[in-house]
Amino acid sequence: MLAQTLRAYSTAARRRPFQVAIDGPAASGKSTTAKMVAQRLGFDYIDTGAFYRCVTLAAMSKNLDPSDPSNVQKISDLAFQSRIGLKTIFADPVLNADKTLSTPASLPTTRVFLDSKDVSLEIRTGSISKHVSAVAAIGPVREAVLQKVREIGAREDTGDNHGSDSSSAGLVMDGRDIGTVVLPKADLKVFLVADSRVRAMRRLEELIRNGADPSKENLDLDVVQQDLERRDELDRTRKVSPLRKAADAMELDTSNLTIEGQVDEIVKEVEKRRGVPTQH
Ligand SMILES: Nc1ncnc2c1ncn2[C@@H]1O[C@H](COP(=O)(O)OP(=O)(O)O)[C@@H](O)[C@H]1O
Ligand SMILES: Nc1ccn([C@@H]2O[C@H](COP(=O)(O)OP(=O)(O)O)[C@@H](O)[C@H]2O)c(=O)n1
Repeated sequence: MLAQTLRAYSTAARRRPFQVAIDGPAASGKSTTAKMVAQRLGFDYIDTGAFYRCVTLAAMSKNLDPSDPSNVQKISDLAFQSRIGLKTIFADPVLNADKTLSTPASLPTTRVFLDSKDVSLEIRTGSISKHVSAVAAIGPVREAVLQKVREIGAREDTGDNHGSDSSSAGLVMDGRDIGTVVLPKADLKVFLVADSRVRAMRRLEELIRNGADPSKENLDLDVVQQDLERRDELDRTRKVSPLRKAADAMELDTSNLTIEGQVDEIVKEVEKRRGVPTQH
């Protein structure tokens, strides 16, 4: 009996942080949802798409066209050499009048660094979006990103980015192959989808919010929708780690949901699986 109890305690002590894997097509709401879920639960957050976007920026800065097979080796080398860092700034909990704490509604922001330079906005521009799927289809580039993401993930296991020294209770990671390749044993896998016109409208609004000028750039709803659909097709049909829903993933269509609504669904599911109700 005592041995059994001790074994149960030591298993609990060794339990790794709760892992949430979020995958889905472009602009389905992955990163917004993932960040908010992480903020609500006090988990860490890793945006894997940012890594592929950084490698694409590094390649474009050296005029390496990813569709030219003679550049594959150079782009792969760049992927291994580039130092990529993420910093997510979570808002502090709100202190209510009755002295209870609730989670702020504001969206956390993620800064992305490529070789120490803040490239957070640069990696979201149209020219990077246009080439990123070709870069992400290169096998060694995926190996390099996987290595970096796993290193960061292992670090997050021993110290969170919510401003305390204690280790974080969990990790939310989003991308295309998180549930299938990166975290195949994730405790919760979510596959987000949304109508492609809705996704295009949301992405266009986001680009304008970030300073894009549709009257100067070739940017309208049809152009954005075509870009998302073209990228999804490339991501779904590539040989290495294609975009697909893991067999054990829960699918969530965000077309008619609010951001709060989709976050609530996932937080509820995490609480159910952890058996630990969290504060709201
Ligand atoms: N349910 C929703 N309602 C309205 N806008 C949303 C919703 N979910 C996400 N968005 C917005 O859609 C855009 C794309 O979302 P994002 O999280 O960047 O998607 P992804 O990471 O899948 O590319 C963002 O501007 C985000 O704020
Ligand atoms: N885990 C991942 C994440 C992104 N990617 C690639 O990186 C691209 C950009 O990802 P992203 O998440 O930043 O893109 P959006 O959905 O935000 O537009 C995707 O279109 C994929 O080609 C991938 O292949 N695997």
